[in-house]
Amino acid sequence: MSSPPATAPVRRRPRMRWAAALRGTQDLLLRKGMGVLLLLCLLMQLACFLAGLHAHAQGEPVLGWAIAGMVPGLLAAVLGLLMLFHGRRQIQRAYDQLEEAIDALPASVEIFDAEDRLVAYNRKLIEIYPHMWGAFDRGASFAEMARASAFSGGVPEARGREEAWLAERLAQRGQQVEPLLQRVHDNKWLRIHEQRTASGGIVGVRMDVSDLVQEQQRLAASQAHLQAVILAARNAIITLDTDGHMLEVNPACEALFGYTAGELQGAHLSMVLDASERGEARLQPQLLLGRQHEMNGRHRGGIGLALQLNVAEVKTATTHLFVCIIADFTERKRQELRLRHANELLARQTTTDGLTRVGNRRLFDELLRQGWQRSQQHAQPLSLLLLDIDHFKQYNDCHGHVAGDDCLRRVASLLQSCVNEAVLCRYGGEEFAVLLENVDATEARQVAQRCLDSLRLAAIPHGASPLRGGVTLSIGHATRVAQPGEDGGLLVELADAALYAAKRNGRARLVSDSRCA
Ligand SMILES: Nc1nc2c(ncn2[C@@H]2O[C@H](COP(=O)(O)OP(=O)(O)OP(=O)(O)O)[C@@H](O)[C@H]2O)c(=O)[nH]1
Repeated sequence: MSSPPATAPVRRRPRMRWAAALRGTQDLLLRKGMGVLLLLCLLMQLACFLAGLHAHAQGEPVLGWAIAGMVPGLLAAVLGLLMLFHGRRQIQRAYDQLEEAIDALPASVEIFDAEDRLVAYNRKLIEIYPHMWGAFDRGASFAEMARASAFSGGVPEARGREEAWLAERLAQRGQQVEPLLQRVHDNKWLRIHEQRTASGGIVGVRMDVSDLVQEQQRLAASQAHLQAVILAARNAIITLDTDGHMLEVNPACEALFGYTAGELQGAHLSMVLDASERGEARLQPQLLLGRQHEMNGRHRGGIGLALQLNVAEVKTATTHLFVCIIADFTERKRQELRLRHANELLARQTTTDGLTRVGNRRLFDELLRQGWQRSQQHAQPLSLLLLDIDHFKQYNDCHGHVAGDDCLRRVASLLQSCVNEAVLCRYGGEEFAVLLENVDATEARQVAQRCLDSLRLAAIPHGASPLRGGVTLSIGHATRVAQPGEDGGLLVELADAALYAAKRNGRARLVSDSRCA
């Protein structure tokens, strides 16, 4: 028999009805023992009676038979009592074992009769409701016990509305399809199963599910926290199934792509992201795992988006999905592009001649440095043409400075078309220069000749030139493979000397450095 808690007064609990079956066995044994005993008594008394009759007929005394017949009867009675005693002990042992087992259950068990009065309960019920110890009397009504529990503060949800709570509780009593979840003292939670029996009573089982409920509460709090983060996130967050169909999207995602959540849910990720640049017909989330991807996307209105994509996999025993976080860096990319263009413009401006739009002296110096270096590294020829307009002072004097500027622009344009991919630079005043990398002397002379011819064909009028046929050029040419210990200035000196020779020899001509083959 289980003992009550140390703090509670010692009371004997009502006998349990579940021993009724054992009691039936006890009755059976009792009836059998008594029956056997009675039969023996009857047989012995019949034998004594017959023997007594026979003795009486023979004129013998009958008292001895009467006494003799009582002895086996007494023995049978003693045997019957022993059987009864033994049977009762066995039944008591079985009853105690059953009660111990029910007391050892982790759940409380309580049985009410058809009038909803307490018939039996186990120790766990007292542990769950220690403040109700005195109320668990056999025959106590459920309604009274529930009332006592509510008004003694044992049911937090009933506080301040005890009568209403009691009415609801009694209305539900024995009707619930689902188990009832009830909070009791010390923030404990019970799951209460109540089942009607065939005889109209109620069997109740109360399980302490505090751990489970607290875990659920923690989980719910964590989910609420996560949900708040997702809702407030500035990045688009999408959950995807394994094929890439969108399951859930956050408000940032709706704003980014211009679709409502309802329109996006069920659609494939490829609806908003461009799979073609990855060479895929449809984006597969599995293939996006592992690193950040930069991809183009589309707003509903057709505006292109520059996006950064990170995908994570969620795989549990029951779930397999992907979470996709998308950052929009369209504006940043636009700014980067604007900045790059501005830098390129600035770079062009610092290396472009303001008047003629060809390269300036700074660019020429840099190209010479690089070209000379490459010539030395690869032992390749580097050719330089210095092109100077003849009698340009007279041109200015004759046509004016503004016309002189126009003339410089026109000559620059003609020369640029003659040097193909090479960069034409304004070396200074009315002098231009062009570097021809990996171009030998013969080819360089051909380029120079094209320049002379082009200018001659253009026939730009020069009202004050002593030479006939309009504006002309003098070209000095030098070609050299850079040698260790030399610098690019040497090439300029050689070309300049050749130019000087061209001027001296009558202008409107090409003179090559004498060391050119
Ligand atoms: N209009 C204009 N004239 C320029 C510019 N830069 C230099 N000049 C002129 O170019 C002329 C160069 O004169 P010179 O160095 O004597 O050479 P040249 O008259 O061409 O004679 P040769 O070179 O010996 O044939 C000068 O009169 C400069 O003022 C410019 O940007 N615009």
